[in-house]
Amino acid sequence: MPLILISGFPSSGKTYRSEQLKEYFAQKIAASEDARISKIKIHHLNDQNLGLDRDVYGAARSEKDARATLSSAIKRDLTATSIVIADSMNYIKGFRYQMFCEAKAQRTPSCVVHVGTPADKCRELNKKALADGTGGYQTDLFENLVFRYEEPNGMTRWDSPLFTVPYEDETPPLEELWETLVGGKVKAVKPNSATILAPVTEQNYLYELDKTTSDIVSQISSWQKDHPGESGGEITVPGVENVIELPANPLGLPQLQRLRRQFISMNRTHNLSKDRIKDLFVDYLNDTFQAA
Ligand SMILES: Nc1ncnc2c1ncn2[C@@H]1O[C@H](COP(=O)(O)OP(=O)(O)OP(=O)(O)O)[C@@H](O)[C@H]1O
Repeated sequence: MPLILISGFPSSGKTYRSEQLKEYFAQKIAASEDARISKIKIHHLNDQNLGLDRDVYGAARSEKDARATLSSAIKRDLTATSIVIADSMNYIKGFRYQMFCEAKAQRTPSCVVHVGTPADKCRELNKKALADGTGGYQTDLFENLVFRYEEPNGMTRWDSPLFTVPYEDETPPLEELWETLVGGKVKAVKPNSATILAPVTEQNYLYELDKTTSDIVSQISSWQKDHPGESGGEITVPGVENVIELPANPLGLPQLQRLRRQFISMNRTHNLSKDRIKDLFVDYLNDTFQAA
């Protein structure tokens, strides 16, 4: 059952919106006579109920651990009979991508609800929460988090469908969300070879993942060498339907290697077939270039 990734600035109202979603979904579940729906459980995950302090965002190391805690909780709770509301800033697009892959591997729909409260309003809510002791981040940390925030982009697969909720709106589009995720308006992600285990050993798989992505990176590098000063361009990878659409500025090798490492770490547990690795890596590169 679906994964709802909440995303928004600090103190933007993510918990406020999550509670509205939870309440509406709980009513729908209680009122349903469909056995498939009435057994759904809702899991609301946020820093508070995962035992994470706001200070974790003050250092890269503790923030990484906090993300790992959230990610394990999502993996644990995302089952065929549950709805998971991941009420956290979820501001790193790489993390949203990983959770999208997780939902896909579980053959369940996912979406992003962007709590679109503007930074100024969040600043005001944050100050108020600090003053009345109900929450809030220290000013430096708050500003830093706003600065680092990577806004969801509904054009990328991992941020879609994207529902943006303006501060003034009474509620998120509750019925639309329900219909989209549970009511069958959009079917669960079709299983494809990304979710079907290929008959290779793990060692082979990691080798293939490394080799296949490395070959593609080399292909991009040599294309750029052969086309100096050219802006954009398309590269066809043998056996892959989609072409690589290069961005306007040439890509440096360190940047390409970084993307390759990210892709490997996101997909090392999937066990995809060789052809599927090529397809997915090309899609991943295109999505990243487009979202940049
Ligand atoms: N759209 C809104 N209308 C009215 N009040 C709101 C709205 N959005 C947020 N608030 C209020 O602002 C305060 C902060 O909201 P909330 O705690 O939900 O933010 P948050 O994004 O979950 O914060 P954190 O980043 O600490 O997790 C709360 O008192 C909440 O009731």
